[in-house]
Amino acid sequence: MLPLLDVPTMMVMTAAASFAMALALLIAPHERREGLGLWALAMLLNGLAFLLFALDGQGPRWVSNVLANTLLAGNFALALAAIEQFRGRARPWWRMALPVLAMALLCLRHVDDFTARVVIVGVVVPLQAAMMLHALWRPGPQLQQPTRGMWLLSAGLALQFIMFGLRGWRAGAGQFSASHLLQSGGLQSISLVLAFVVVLLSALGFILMAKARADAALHHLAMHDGLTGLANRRAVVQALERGLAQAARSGDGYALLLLDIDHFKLINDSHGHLTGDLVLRELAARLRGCVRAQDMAGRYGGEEFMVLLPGTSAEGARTVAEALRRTVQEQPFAGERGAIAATVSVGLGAIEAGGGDAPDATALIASADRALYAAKAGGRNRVENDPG
Ligand SMILES: Nc1nc2c(ncn2[C@@H]2O[C@H](COP(=O)(O)OP(=O)(O)OP(=O)(O)O)[C@@H](O)[C@H]2O)c(=O)[nH]1
Repeated sequence: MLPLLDVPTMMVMTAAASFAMALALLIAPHERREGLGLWALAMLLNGLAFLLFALDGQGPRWVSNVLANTLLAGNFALALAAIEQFRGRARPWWRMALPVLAMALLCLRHVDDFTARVVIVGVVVPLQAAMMLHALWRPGPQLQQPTRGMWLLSAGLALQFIMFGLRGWRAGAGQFSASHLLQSGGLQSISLVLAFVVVLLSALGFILMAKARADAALHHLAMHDGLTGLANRRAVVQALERGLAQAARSGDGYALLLLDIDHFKLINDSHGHLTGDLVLRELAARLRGCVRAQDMAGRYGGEEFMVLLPGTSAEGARTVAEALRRTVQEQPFAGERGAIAATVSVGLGAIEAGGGDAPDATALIASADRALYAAKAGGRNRVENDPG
């Protein structure tokens, strides 16, 4: 037999772990805190529930027999609400409240029958664990790529399902070893060790989920331009480096466009900076719409954009560049005080398929930049190659 602590001590330890986790959830410094507050509240209820369980026999019966079990169910209802909030969904309160109400009424009805209460808890709590697992993994817009946090939380919920379910099943079959709440030994002691583990696994899993989301949001911020939503200079140059390394391995061609709005300063000066921003945003949307899925458009600088065209020859890139140039020339931008005519100049840099060692990113950008300079010098609103 494992040298387990007595049941009241383990209950107090589970309560202490719940309070510690509530604190950890409250102070976890994440950018995106959806669900963390609700989960902290859930841990608080769980801690209170286990403290009341540990006080069994020392106060009125309804405190440890009814109130504590209701707090336990309330904890899982709040945890479900936290998962729904994390997933960005509305919380169907009645579905969360129903198990809590059922727990309160059924425990009240069986206030003197320990075995009946173990069966009730063994039905309601696994049901709540299943609802949480469903809410966590159900397909939907905010379903993350599975993260370690999601697996950890799922492990905690699965353990909760099995442990409470097993207790209820054994009690229903008349095979539960304990005859009152604080009796140590057998399944009663083992389930308290597992309850302690469930608290830690679930709360840490949820904290890790929130951290993964905050990390992803920060990564997105670090790699995207705030005004246009396109990849920023760092991201587009990194993608270019990866693309050139891939082209060197496969022997495919690779092309790069540098696209600059002509006389953009004039647009800013005559229509205002905010309208200039509108033009940049609209041009970004057009670039996104014009390129293939494997291509990438990014904002390289103020009014300068970069388009990466993997597997594309100089001739193919010129066709894309001409199409982009034409859409700008032919469709004026919508300003607040009427249409704004604009044009773009495009510099083209390319490596041909099977061209041996590919130039590095800096060299290809320099080549496209010389081409852009030539386009500007040649009168703007045109596409040019590197004059060499
Ligand atoms: N509205 C707005 N303007 C910007 C932004 N970033 C840079 N600019 C402006 O872009 C203009 C760039 O001006 P220039 O470098 O002289 O280039 P240009 O007027 O387009 O002239 P050419 O490129 O030679 O045709 C400047 O007025 C910048 O203030 C931005 O985020 N928003």
